[in-house]
Amino acid sequence: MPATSVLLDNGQTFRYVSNEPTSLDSISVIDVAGIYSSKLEDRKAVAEQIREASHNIGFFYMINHGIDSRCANVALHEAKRFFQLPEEDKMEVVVGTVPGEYVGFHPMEHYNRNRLKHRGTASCSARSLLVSKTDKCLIDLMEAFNFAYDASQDPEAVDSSEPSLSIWPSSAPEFRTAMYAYHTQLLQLARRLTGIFALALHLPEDFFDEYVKNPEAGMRVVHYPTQQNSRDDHLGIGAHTDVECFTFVTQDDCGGLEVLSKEGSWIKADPIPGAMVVNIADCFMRQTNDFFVSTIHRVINQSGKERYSAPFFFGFDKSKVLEPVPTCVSDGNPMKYPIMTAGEYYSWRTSKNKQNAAIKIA
Ligand SMILES: O=C(O)CCC(=O)C(=O)O
Ligand SMILES: [Fe+2]
Repeated sequence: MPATSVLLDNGQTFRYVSNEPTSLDSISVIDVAGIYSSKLEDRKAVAEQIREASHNIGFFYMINHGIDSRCANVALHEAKRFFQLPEEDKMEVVVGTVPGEYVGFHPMEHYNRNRLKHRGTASCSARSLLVSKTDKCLIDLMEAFNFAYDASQDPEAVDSSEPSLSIWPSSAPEFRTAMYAYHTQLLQLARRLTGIFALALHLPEDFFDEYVKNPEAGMRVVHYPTQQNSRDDHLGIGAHTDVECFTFVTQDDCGGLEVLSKEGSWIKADPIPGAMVVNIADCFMRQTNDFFVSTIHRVINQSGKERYSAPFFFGFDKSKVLEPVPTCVSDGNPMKYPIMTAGEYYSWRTSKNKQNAAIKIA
């Protein structure tokens, strides 16, 4: 197969030589129990492993992260129940209901991230509502529900009366409860890990503390039906990089998450029981002047089962300026990205994402 080249939302182009995933290169499994130690040297020992993984591939698995797996299971179970609701109940909170924001329900086959064109004669599964008969692009085979940080659910909130942007379906109140029960745990872990990332960058542990008091901490749950088309013709979620600093991915046991190595091969990030996947996202790549890599990833669900996942995206306060940290910039290594606030960067990426929508989003 000739090298394939795809343009991403962040402006990068990437190429891959084979579309078949491999398990030959593996993603590190890091035991992070030391992040809870009172000894700085234990925390630094974990930080050095995270430094290595974040620099080399931008993905790692965390074990002994301290999150209750029952909470993760309940969240995935409630996500499944949400996606089983009648379409009109989900459409009550369709994305665009809050203008300019990305929260709410993203219907099935709604985005074509990699602008794949259908190559063969296999039937196009996209809804006729979304594509014309002649324009046979196969749209990402997933539906999702996104929600935002809610200060009232954050035990460390600066101002817990600050309203949240999220919208919730009126017919499933337990969905919101389960989501925030899990989100609150992930938020606490993310703040702790932010200190470890600072150590990983050879900065003082509290270097980013001011950046995460009022964080950008959105979360989503995603449903991927199993796909019938080949992996060359269809994707669950097209190849992309995440926007904020880092992401925690909770996934069920189906598999299907794939990570693009620097050499251009797709590496499987299959589920490991009890482990959570962590990946670096674009803001951290910018702030570290490319020392941390924001790695391209995608999902193709050919498991024969319905796949559910719950990515949690953690980033800096919108008002903070994204500029390279002192240990990642020097005369010999000048800064590579224009300086802007985190909020400006998020808005730019949200608008790009909406341009990939198959139906118009406000
Ligand atoms: O479903 C997954 O495992 C990953 C989803 C993802 O990459 C995303 O929503 O940004
Ligand atoms: Fe992602």
